[in-house]
Amino acid sequence: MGVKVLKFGGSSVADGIQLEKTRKIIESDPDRRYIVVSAPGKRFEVDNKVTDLLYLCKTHMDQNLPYDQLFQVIEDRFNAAKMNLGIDVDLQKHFDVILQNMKNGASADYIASRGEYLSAVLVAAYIGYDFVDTAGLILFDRKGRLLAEETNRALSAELSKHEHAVIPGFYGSDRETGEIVTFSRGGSDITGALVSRAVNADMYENWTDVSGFLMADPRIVKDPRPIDRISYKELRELSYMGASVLHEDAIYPCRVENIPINIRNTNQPEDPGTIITAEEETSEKIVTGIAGSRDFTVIAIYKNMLAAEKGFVRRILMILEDFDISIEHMPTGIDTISVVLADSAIDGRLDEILEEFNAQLKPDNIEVFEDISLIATVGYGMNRRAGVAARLFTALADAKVNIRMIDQGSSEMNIIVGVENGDFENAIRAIYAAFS
Ligand SMILES: Nc1ncnc2c1ncn2[C@@H]1O[C@H](COP(=O)(O)OP(=O)(O)O)[C@@H](O)[C@H]1O
Ligand SMILES: N[C@@H](CC(=O)OP(=O)(O)O)C(=O)O
Repeated sequence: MGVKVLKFGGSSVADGIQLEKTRKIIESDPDRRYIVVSAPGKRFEVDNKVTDLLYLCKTHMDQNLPYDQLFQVIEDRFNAAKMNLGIDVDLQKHFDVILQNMKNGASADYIASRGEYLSAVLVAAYIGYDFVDTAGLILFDRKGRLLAEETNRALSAELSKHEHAVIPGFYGSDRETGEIVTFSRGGSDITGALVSRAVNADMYENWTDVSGFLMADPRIVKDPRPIDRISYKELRELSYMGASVLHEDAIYPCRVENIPINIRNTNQPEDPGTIITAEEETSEKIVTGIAGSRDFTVIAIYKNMLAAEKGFVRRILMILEDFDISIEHMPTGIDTISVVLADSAIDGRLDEILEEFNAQLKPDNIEVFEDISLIATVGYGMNRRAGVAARLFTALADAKVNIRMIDQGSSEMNIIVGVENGDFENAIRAIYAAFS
């Protein structure tokens, strides 16, 4: 018998109807033995994700506002699914513990994690698999960094005792204090990958609401072409740049064990979806996918004879390290260095950063471009062809998009352009049209 790990995203466990589809998928293949679930997501466009409601409870708690009614909405969602499916499980005792912990000032991570916890309790009872909590198995250090090897050992030892299990996504615990720690948003994908590695799965199936990875975000490009096969490396670039289907940190645990990832659609289980493996695509295709994110700032630092000045880059990095900021990109010219920073990392401290740059780097000039979006055009085929960059820039020029920054990764399978936030969608459509 083989082993498959399945992760069902929020859209796949959003309500009773979705849970029924989930159960059918699991039961249709005996290899589908380890199931990772997210918290219930949106049932319709203007609905709330349970995780967002839980974070809102925490905000209310911190501001001494009532949160009982908000938590009641969450209870109602779980109870409705339980009733609709006739599941025999006592959820009330779990709600009571969570509410009590909230009254005692529980952390944001603990509260946010309860969506996945309750979801896994419910699904385990529904399909008759064991419930295996990840607290004490997925381990983090004091700085909230995943302890990958310890986690692998702990998960592997525990799961070997269970032939079938439902496992909550998104969280684990601090190795020393035992407190709950969550991954960043979308992190249930990482749990699925860690479980896949721990049980040495033959396949990691990631079930969502699209039939695989598409060449571009379907909310921006109408009916983008699906990607049948993609390499871990290409996918990581796309995920990191904003293609939200799979969390970028979900790739490493599968890559080390060479476990293929299959992105599938819970609403259309017959579709084959996208297969992600180590193999580099050798087809004629030039571009595999396009992805991007909004809200970056580019700081361009000009200094005559900069290339000859030793330690300049190191000083830039040290200043940013003091602000605890990591750089997204760093395009360089002879007398210019630009740093591209996420606005979320700058966190309102732009003036302070510029002050430090001026004081410590003594530049001739500094220019700042705010409200920038980054768009990555990714594909192995790009380094085998001449004229790819020209085609991309012509497409953007024809669409009247002003390019504020260009960076080509050293792997040459990725060209990143910075455009104004207002041009973001237009630019993605133009690039898609040029390469699809
Ligand atoms: N390149 C892409 N291909 C497919 N979907 C994409 C892409 N970029 C963004 N998306 C969005 O990602 C969504 C799936 O991810 P997510 O919302 O995290 O699902 P889940 O709740 O199943 O984890 C899709 O509904 C789609 O809107
Ligand atoms: N529920 C968490 C974790 C997660 O991975 O969710 P989803 O699979 O619905 O993206 C979040 O909303 O971030």
